[in-house]
Amino acid sequence: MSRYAPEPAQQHGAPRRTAVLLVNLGTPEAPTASALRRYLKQFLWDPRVVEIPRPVWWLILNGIILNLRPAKSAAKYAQIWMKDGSPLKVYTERQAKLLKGWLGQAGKPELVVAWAMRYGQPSIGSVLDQFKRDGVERVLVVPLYPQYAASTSASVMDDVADWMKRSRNPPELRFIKHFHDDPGYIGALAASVREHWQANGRPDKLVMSFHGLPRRSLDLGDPYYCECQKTGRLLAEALQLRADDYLITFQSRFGKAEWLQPYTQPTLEKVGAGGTARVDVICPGFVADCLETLEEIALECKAAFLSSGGKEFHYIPCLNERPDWIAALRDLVSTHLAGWPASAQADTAATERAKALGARQ
Ligand SMILES: C=CC1=C(C)c2cc3[nH]c(cc4nc(cc5[nH]c(cc1n2)c(C)c5CCC(=O)O)C(CCC(=O)O)=C4C)c(C)c3C=C
Ligand SMILES: [Fe+2]
Ligand SMILES: [Fe+2]
Repeated sequence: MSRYAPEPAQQHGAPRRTAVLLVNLGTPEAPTASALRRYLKQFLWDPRVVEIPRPVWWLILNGIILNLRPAKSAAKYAQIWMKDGSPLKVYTERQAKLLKGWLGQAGKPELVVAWAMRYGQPSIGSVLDQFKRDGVERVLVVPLYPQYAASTSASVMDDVADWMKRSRNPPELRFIKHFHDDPGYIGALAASVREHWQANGRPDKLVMSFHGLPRRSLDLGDPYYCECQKTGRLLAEALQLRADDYLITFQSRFGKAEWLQPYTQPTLEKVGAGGTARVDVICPGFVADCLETLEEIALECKAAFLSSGGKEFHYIPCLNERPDWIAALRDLVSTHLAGWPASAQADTAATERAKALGARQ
């Protein structure tokens, strides 16, 4: 059998559709050890995520990590699980729905907005298959990671490329590689901080915590660290902060190797012990709240800061469904869609194929 799937027939005169595909990391289907095991197995076997030689990593992953971590992680997910599921999935789905509305899709049947997860469901491949059935000819892929990293953004590119390789008649394709310095994104972050301060007063320090990566990624030329620094600087400028008003830190260290520094939790413990009474923590690298923000920062890091001597800890939520963020996303998407000319391919293919098939019957 051919590795290339047959093309679904397209109707002559059907709209030539463009699709926007929002992609986030993925999350378990349930806060249970078995769901976590499935999720972690797929996630941690991705060579973009863990760059250890495969045979060695297979033994560590299957012999140790997948036996110990699922139950521990499931207990953490259980603390933050929402009525409609995992926060990452709930917010990503809502963002896609809101973006659809903000792009004025109601009057434009040719524009499709959908979402997918790199790991778990709905998979990128299943959504691209659906696009095919719906007559989509152009796809703009938007990994929801403001800062590019090979382990996240390029992994989305890999998955889309794998699907393209199997396609007989692939769509045109664009990616938004990063938006770490986009004025709309920075403006929405700054507005969220200002609103928090208007309601709660100001902290002694604002801590901007980004997801970590192995330090080796920086040495090998991954721009992630530098993009985090730039986001942090632009946010500080937008808030008119002085250098000692804020800190940029990295969270979620995994394994024994050195990761990007300074680490979030030890930094919070140090400033708490050093007499800083109040910190506010924001996680600008996550556009949707998830385990890493709601559990690791808002619960674990809070407890660590308070027990080291700190007095007050505020977590500032991710952009989630904020209208200024959805507007920023709409502008970003519109800019990347602009100047993408419609092709005549669908009509030609539909007409000629119908004629050819008709002639054979
Ligand atoms: C093994 C290494 C990991 C790398 C490298 C990594 C990079 C990375 N991750 C995110 C965003 C998220 N990570 C999330 C969860 C999560 N991350 C890792 C490991 C690595 N991440 C694990 C094992 C987990 C699962 C939870 C756990 O068991 O601790 C999430 C949250 C998912 C959710 O369901 O809520 C996000 C989002 C980025 C941006 C990044 C590199 C820059
Ligand atoms: Fe992660
Ligand atoms: Fe974590």
